[in-house]
Amino acid sequence: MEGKSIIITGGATGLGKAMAMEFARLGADIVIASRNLENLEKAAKEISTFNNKVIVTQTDVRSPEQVEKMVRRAVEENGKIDILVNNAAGNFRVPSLDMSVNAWNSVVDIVLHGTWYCSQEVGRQMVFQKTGGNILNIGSTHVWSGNPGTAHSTAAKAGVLALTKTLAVEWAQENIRVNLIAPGPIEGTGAAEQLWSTPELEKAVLNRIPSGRMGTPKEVAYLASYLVSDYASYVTGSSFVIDGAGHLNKGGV
Ligand SMILES: CCCCC/C=C/C(=O)SCCNC(=O)CCNC(=O)[C@H](O)C(C)(C)COP(=O)(O)OP(=O)(O)OC[C@H]1O[C@@H](n2cnc3c(N)ncnc32)[C@H](O)[C@@H]1OP(=O)(O)O
Ligand SMILES: NC(=O)C1=CN([C@@H]2O[C@H](COP(=O)(O)OP(=O)(O)OC[C@H]3O[C@@H](n4cnc5c(N)ncnc54)[C@H](OP(=O)(O)O)[C@@H]3O)[C@@H](O)[C@H]2O)C=CC1
Repeated sequence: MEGKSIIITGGATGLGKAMAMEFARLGADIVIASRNLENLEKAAKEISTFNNKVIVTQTDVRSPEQVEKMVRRAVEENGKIDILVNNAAGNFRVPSLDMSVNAWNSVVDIVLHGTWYCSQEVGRQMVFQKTGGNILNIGSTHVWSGNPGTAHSTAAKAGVLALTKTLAVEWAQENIRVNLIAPGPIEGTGAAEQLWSTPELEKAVLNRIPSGRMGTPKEVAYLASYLVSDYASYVTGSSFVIDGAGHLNKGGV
């Protein structure tokens, strides 16, 4: 990945940071973008231990203006954008009958609209560069299994899956690949804090995973590294589940 310029939204924490660390280890220049500046600066220090360039840009992906600024900054600093990882997300458990309009909108705005704003802005830049490029979206196995209590996130992630396939077809002629990783439960992440914060919930989640454990952020980062690399040069429009067979565990007698 030497010489590659990569933007990772939500890159200061959890899976985003794990991907940023792995891409940096492989030689890439990294731009991480999210809202909390303190988290961004702390993460940048860790990511820059690989002697690569790390830029932070305080960005709310719900704002098309801020997304445009983020892309401009990445181009000013690195001269181009090769790879975008749409990882930023929000989620919390709330019964559908109790969910406020604002609660629904806040998650759909981050997950679906944010992914769209970033993809369109970066897609335009990649076409302008005439270099092609790579977009990797982070989805969720809940798109197939459903998940009571997170209707906003599950519906938004389904939209991201449909967007992945659509943009892959539309932009293939521009040599832009668009793929999606759908993780199951991954330990030590923001999802863990939001979705299985009690020992009871954690036990229930673990019980549904045939592999008998949750995934690690590094395991997701390794899959992401493959997908954004030239090893995957003929892979586009695809979704990759990484979940210890969790979403399949519905059979048995
Ligand atoms: C197999 C596993 C699959 C896992 C799938 C996906 C997992 C993930 O995406 S995990 C990502 C976890 N990380 C985060 O959520 C970090 C970012 N999250 C946030 O910033 C907040 O949680 C946010 C999503 C609510 C957005 O923050 P902000 O824009 O500041 O929103 P507000 O605090 O103003 O809230 C807006 C709206 O939502 C209501 N609300 C917030 N939290 C809850 C809650 N726990 N329960 C019910 N309602 C909630 C809040 O009350 C506001 O609504 P109104 O009160 O009607 O204004
Ligand atoms: N961990 C897991 O088990 C699973 C995770 N996923 C997906 O993986 C991705 C990472 O999740 P995870 O690492 O668990 O969670 P984190 O909470 O660690 O990561 C979410 C990141 O998104 C950023 N973010 C949230 N809202 C915005 C916004 N409006 N603008 C810009 N950035 C924003 C947050 O930073 P800040 O708040 O500073 O803006 C944070 O860094 C998400 O897409 C999630 O849906 C999917 C399935 C399972």
